[in-house]
Amino acid sequence: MDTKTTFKALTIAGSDSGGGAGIQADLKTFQELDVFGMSAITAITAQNTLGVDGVYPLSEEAVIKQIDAVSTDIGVDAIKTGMLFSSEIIEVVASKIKQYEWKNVVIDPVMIAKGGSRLLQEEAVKAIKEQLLPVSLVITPNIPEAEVLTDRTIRTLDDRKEAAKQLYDLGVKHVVIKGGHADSQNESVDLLYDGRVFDYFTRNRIDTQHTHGTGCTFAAAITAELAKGQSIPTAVGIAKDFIHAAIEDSLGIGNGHGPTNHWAYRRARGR
Ligand SMILES: Nc1ncnc2c1ncn2[C@@H]1O[C@H](COP(=O)(O)OP(=O)(O)OP(=O)(O)O)[C@@H](O)[C@H]1O
Ligand SMILES: Cc1ncc(COP(=O)(O)O)c(N)n1
Repeated sequence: MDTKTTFKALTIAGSDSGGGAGIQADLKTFQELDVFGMSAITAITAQNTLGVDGVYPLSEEAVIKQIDAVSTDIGVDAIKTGMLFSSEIIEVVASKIKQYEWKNVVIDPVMIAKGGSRLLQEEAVKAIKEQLLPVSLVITPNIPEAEVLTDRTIRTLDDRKEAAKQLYDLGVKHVVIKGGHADSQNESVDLLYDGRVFDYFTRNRIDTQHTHGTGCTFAAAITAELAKGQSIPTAVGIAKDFIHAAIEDSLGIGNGHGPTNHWAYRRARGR
């Protein structure tokens, strides 16, 4: 019998036909980090670098069947959620996390695509806060998502720290508020809060419009590293290096906000 250890991660998210975000970004990132990737698709989007042209949610039954299929046979070391679209799908995901007693759960609370299309119904924000956060290990909002989840304006780093505390109080064990949308011209700083201390992950800001899928890719890299058994600060540090390389060496694909380069991190390591 083969005794080699294979680490496995499941993404529960939407499909991005353009390949830069969603399920596609997650699976590419898992693969690049040597983790076997699996998916449960919540919605199909018709999307490219110019925007979203259609959103087609799947039924709750379809989501349940996909999650059960992979969990009962293959097994899961870590899961990530992305576009969940509706309160009904969020309820399904929260109940499956409890049923399978998953601990390595990373929530990327995807709400709105760059062009403004809604990827989460407005009324579903409540379900993320009440159902998903209490059963999650890490949440990775960008600044606008953190503002919606905490109902506060975030301008300064102190505002971000207060928002992180507020999210922690909802039951999630670690909060990462990303800095891609912050005002800083020179740096992009991500903040990690574990209920006790704040940690900062800082890299220079890259001047580019090719940032489609950065949030998905970053959260997927954290998930892959957790699947391998890394600590949260180590996983976030590797994810920061992964996304920085992917933005810095982007591919220039499409006529709008292009995708990042998922193989840049591996290539930079000579692999
Ligand atoms: N221009 C940039 N230069 C360097 N790092 C960046 C840049 N933009 C985003 N990042 C990094 O990418 C990751 C994702 O952050 P961001 O805040 O952009 O997430 P997001 O808003 O969910 O993604 P998206 O903008 O694709 O929706 C973070 O680690 C952030 O610091
Ligand atoms: C299916 C899907 N999921 C997520 C995003 C957000 O992407 P980003 O990582 O750029 O916030 C997207 N545009 N499409």
